[in-house]
Amino acid sequence: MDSLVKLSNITKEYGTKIKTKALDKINLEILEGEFLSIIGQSGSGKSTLLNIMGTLDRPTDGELLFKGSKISRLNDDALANFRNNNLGFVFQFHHLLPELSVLENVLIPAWITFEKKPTATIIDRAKELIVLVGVENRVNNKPNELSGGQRQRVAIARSLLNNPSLVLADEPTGNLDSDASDNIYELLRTINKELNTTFIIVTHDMHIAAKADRVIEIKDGEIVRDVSNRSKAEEEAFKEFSPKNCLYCKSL
Ligand SMILES: Nc1ncnc2c1ncn2[C@@H]1O[C@H](COP(=O)(O)OP(=O)(O)OP(=O)(O)O)[C@@H](O)[C@H]1O
Repeated sequence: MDSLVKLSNITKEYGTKIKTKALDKINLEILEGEFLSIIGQSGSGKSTLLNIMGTLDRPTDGELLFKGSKISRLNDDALANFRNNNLGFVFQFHHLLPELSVLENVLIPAWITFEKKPTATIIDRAKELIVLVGVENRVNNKPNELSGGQRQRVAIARSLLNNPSLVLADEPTGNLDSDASDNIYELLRTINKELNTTFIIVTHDMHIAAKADRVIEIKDGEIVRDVSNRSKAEEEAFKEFSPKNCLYCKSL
């Protein structure tokens, strides 16, 4: 598999007088088609890492590469353009617009990208995605007429509209009960396999995290574990991610 995202010595400090080092020289390579989860206790740097990989925030130091091209020094307009063409985002609180229907919410990235009425082709794509995520019987409903799981499905469909190669998800199941969480996980997995979309998921849910191909654990802004679940041998190592052995879980 080819390299999709590469971080070289990424450091992030917040503040001017009182500085907080949220990330400390992170080196990480993510391959096309990977399904990766990031775990770590509160304040460890997970969201900061996700935001930097999603170009929503800039590193203080280090280099971010996407498909081999340096992107951390692009200006704001070029970065916005890059995001619209390559990335999708899913958040814990789906951020659907309450006055818009399911279909209109899924079409939001088209308005942002083209700044004009979506074409028939794009509307067809939105409808296909709505079928893919399983809310086709709610296409004209408003978000407040949907369950939490259905809203998250709509947010996932929206994240896929521009056919991103990478979707970054911050606690995508954080607001859902365990059945709905499992269903959302299965949906993300299906998209990963069928569309070869790469997923990076920040989660506190060990049950979800442990099902990923690869689990990264962050502590105090550093990667303290990077376990891949691809080979048999690695599967054994992966079993370490039980609540009993997980570094992060021990602190719970
Ligand atoms: N805008 C900010 N200004 C100053 N410090 C910040 C800012 N955002 C995050 N931090 C600090 O950076 C560190 C990492 O925060 P981050 O939000 O990345 O952690 P997290 O692992 O995602 O936490 P949680 O699981 O609670 O969401 C924390 O010490 C946090 O207080």
